[in-house]
Amino acid sequence: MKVAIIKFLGTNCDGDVFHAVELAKGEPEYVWFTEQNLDNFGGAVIPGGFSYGDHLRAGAISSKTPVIDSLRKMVNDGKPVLGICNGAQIGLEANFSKGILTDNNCAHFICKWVYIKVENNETPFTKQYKKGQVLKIPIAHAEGKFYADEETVKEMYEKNMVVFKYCDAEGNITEEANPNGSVDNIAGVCNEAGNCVLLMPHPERASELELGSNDGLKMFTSMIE
Ligand SMILES: NC(=O)CC[C@H](N)C(=O)O
Repeated sequence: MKVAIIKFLGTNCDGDVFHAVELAKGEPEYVWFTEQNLDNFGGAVIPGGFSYGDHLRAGAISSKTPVIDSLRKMVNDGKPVLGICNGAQIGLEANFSKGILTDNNCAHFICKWVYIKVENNETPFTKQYKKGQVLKIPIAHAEGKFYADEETVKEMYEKNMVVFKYCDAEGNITEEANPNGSVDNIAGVCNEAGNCVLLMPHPERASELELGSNDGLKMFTSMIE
């Protein structure tokens, strides 16, 4: 499957995502933010980084570039679209799912290994995991706190739009395991149809044992499957 790796000015995880898609036996191809037609691709990944220097809000400027309309078409067509970290921020700024990502409670950048639990294994990115499976995966962000009001969060649970939650190594959802103050420990969400997943942790940085974990690789192999 041909996978578009979307690049904005300031994207910096594109090479790692390209490699992870190759490991998963997909056919990655870089696509710039100016592209207006993604019909030749089976899916897309929006990688992390600091697009446009995170000015205004992380992801805000990228969400107004030409490629977003073609990504929206892809999402509406039911093709798999994954937003990682800055990619998740861009996806939420473009309203591909509900809620927002804002400043971490600690008000600074955090880069560390965390654990997340698979809450929804019915998306194209999570179907090779078991529901409740705990993944070791790194985070690296300053604006990674997920927020939505109570009513929206309730609706998201009802529609199975909560995909990952921060937890401890045993899978307990605790306040200590929440690195950034996200509502309800939410680390990743999806759209109602489930084909667009947006998460703050970096699966591509956990795609080979040499990196410290390969728990993230299945997001890419699930996508290609
Ligand atoms: N690793 C990344 O994608 C960085 C995310 C984002 N620019 C932030 O710091 O919030």
